Amino acid sequence: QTLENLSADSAHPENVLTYGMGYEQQRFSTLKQINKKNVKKLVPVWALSMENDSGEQAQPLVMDGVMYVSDAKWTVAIDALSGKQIWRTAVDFDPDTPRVVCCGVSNKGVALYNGMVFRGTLDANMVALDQKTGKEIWKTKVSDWKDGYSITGAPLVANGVLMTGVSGADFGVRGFVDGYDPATGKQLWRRYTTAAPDEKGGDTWTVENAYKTGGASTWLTGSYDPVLDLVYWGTGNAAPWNPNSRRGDSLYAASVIAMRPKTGEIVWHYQFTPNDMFDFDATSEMILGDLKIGGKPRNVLMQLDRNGFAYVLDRANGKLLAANPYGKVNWASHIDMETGRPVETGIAKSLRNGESAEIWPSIIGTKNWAHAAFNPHTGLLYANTLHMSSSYKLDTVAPYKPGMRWLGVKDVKIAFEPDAPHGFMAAIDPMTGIAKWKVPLNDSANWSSMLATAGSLIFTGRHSGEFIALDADTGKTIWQFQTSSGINASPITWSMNGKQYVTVMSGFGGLGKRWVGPSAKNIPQGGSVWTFALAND
Ligand SMILES: O=C(O)c1cc(C(=O)O)c2c(n1)C(=O)C(=O)c1cc(C(=O)O)[nH]c1-2
Ligand SMILES: [Ca+2]
Repeated sequence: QTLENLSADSAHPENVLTYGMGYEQQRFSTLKQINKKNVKKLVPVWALSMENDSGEQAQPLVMDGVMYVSDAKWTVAIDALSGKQIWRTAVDFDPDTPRVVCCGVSNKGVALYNGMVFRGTLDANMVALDQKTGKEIWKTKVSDWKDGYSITGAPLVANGVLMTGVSGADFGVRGFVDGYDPATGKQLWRRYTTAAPDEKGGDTWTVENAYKTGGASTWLTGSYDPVLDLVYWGTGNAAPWNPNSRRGDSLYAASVIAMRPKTGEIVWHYQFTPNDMFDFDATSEMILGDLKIGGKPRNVLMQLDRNGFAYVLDRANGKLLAANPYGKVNWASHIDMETGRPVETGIAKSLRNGESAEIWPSIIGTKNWAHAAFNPHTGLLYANTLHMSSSYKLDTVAPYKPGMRWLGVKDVKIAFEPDAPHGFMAAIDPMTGIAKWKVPLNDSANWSSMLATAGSLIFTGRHSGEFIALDADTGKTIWQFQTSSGINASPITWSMNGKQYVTVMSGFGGLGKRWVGPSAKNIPQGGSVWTFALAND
């Protein structure tokens, strides 16, 4: 398919060609054959095994009757109607690689363009496969996994350039976004996400050479505005977590950068957490939408940042339009709307002073990577949020060793408030952070992405394996189906021959697995793909 097809993805709900179900990453579909009234008749039409025990986090893509899915081990093409496997190509990655992945052996999906399937590998290579046969067309080394780099995110094709980010901020890598020629795999450019002394922002690293191991990984996929020709890519935590060995704002860690896909040039940036010492990766989805603000339509970028604030920015220039907490926050009292900077509380200061402090939200964030959805008709963001805190203390920073975890903090503890929910499913107003509805999750939080549809439905998954549909107006669960393992992935909806389908991957994995509690022992491993449709009368 072409660049035009990719740009028009959200206007053609029958296929799902991009990560996020459109370059805007709204995870919204105009399909409404499955709706609030008939969702009770949703039944599985097929399931396919992934032959993988390490967890499923991917968002499937669907093009003209063929579905493409991935995990750390495999790339698979499936006949979307019958569920029969068309081809399966093993990912050849060094078995020692899991040593340098912080949070699970995982992969979030593929990109499609011009007859090819593109994906990153755990050992930091980019691969192009033939869409028809699954045969490898090219393979390019992105970086050296032995230095702590890995790839778990899905690539992005924007304006003819194949872009990828990398993981590794907890291992002291120097983050970057790369641009490749999709036809050959030749590198076109590299944009480092920590600024060198001679670059703009270089003066925000006041310790010599700290930018070389400064983190700011780029482990989730950016969104793209083809009209402005800007890609919005979020960056991870600064490294090490302990800020004493780097000081300064540490640009462009914990930020969004707006870049030209042809060159990697940074046109504007906004830093959510200056001088991050909280592991507040800002990699999560940058959702593009139009909001009416003060009676005027504005083209905005919305993000539910890990640091607990919901942000709205003007996506042409990065101007801050709103920033409000969407969960419990104690490290900053508010965001100064003039400077765009958080105003830190005494609690953050005591942590900076070397004392142990209990920080809300936790190092996992008010929301981890599990993506939010945005319904342009309701103007609301739908998200699985977390309600947990963390405590730790700054420690002496050990000398940096490539490929080793490098944090410079000690006594890291994660806690839940007694008798309080572990998380919520919430419909959040992006301009205020206030939830229109909020469903407490008392047993364990959800770690899956949301999918919103014009049928007034929200789909998501639970770690205990249920795939569920909520009434988008109230948050009430109105349908559920127990899949074969825990769900930690991104659901999609698509249609063929006039019939709507919903697909999700099931397979217990990811970081969230650690907080499921005693019931985790009764959640079996094992990946599979599940597809649902309305039962025929
Ligand atoms: O800094 C990084 O490069 C990086 C990478 C990843 C990753 O690649 O999965 C995660 C994180 N950080 C992280 O902080 C985090 O909480 C996290 C959760 C998960 C997951 O798959 O559940 N990945 C990651
Ligand atoms: Ca991180």
